[in-house]
Amino acid sequence: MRTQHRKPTHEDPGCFTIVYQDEVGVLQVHKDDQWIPLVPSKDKLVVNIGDVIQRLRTALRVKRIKENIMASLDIPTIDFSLFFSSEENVEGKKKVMEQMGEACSTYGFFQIANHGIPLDLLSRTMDMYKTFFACSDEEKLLVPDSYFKSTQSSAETYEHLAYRLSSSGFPVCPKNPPHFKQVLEEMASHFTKLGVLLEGIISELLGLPPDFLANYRSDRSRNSLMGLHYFPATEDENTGKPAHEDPGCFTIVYQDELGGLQVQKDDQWIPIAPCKDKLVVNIGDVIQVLSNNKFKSATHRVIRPRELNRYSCAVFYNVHGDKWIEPLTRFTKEIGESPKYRGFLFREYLQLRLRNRTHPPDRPEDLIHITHYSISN
Ligand SMILES: O=C(O)CCC(=O)C(=O)O
Ligand SMILES: [Fe+2]
Repeated sequence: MRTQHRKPTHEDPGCFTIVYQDEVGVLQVHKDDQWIPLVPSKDKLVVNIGDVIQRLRTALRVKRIKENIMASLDIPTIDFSLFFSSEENVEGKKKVMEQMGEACSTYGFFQIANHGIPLDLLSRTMDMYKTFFACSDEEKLLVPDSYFKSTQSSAETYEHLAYRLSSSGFPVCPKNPPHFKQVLEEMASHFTKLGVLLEGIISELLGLPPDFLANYRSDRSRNSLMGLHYFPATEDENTGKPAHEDPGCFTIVYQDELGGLQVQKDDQWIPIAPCKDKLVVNIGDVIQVLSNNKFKSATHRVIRPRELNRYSCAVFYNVHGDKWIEPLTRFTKEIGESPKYRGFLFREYLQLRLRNRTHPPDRPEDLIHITHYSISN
């Protein structure tokens, strides 16, 4: 029988193309001298980069764009608009929550669209951090408790400014830009509300009362807001933040248009596409332990772009250092699972992580097991 070529080998001339193929699925892509068939799937679109984009910039930029497009397809994006609408729509919300549960257990990461934080506030915040980080070191060191700059010998090559989102306000703020405190207050108010919404959903997804995490994390003074500035990568070093997991409950990140945040899944690094109107959420170690591994505290890292400064801002939803962390009885006693961790004090866990920064374990994801081991033995 003669082979039928519906379309011979070609590249698309334009910027990029989106294809939806039927169940026969004859589309193939050429890679490393091999033809890879693209398996047809009713609920997926195929995206390919065209010649225009290919020629547009250096190979590095194209690689970044490609990675970002791949990422948009990989990390789930969850539309939160129903949670901010006056409409009841219980069924709709249930579906959104299911998507979030799936994302928390498979990736430990997801993006939120229509998150309710004004985009203008996010952009003012990024501008505010850029202005601050452009100040002289003397000026930056006037807020010593909040400002940190990585040293040359460290693997981390960034500076950050962190504030606790406590109700006591922000007594020591940089003078430049002058509206710093006002922006912090607005951010604190919006992100505290979004955190309450997320902790309610996470509680329900774990089969707990909706106010479980609200009570568990009743001391919200440990939540913190951080602005980060990553210095441009050098010829041979592009690590911004090495592979790590976040210790707290969950984190929300807003990254600038350069991207760079990557999450590890099945031994692969998946870049998280930057998007002006989306926030990235990731689960932290506390939720992984409480849920007895139902939800995953995924390993992630930041890669710095060459010749460009990269900025991001992150809100960490933490617990008080005195909190005892162990798998909840809901999983161990009620469902009868064997506990995956013995209990530990959150404060001790943080200290152990700090100590391990200079001598990290071979696999960063083992840290939580090492911690568990050293605290209970
Ligand atoms: O800068 C980012 O995009 C993420 C930072 C991060 O993972 C962290 O500070 O824990
Ligand atoms: Fe992180």
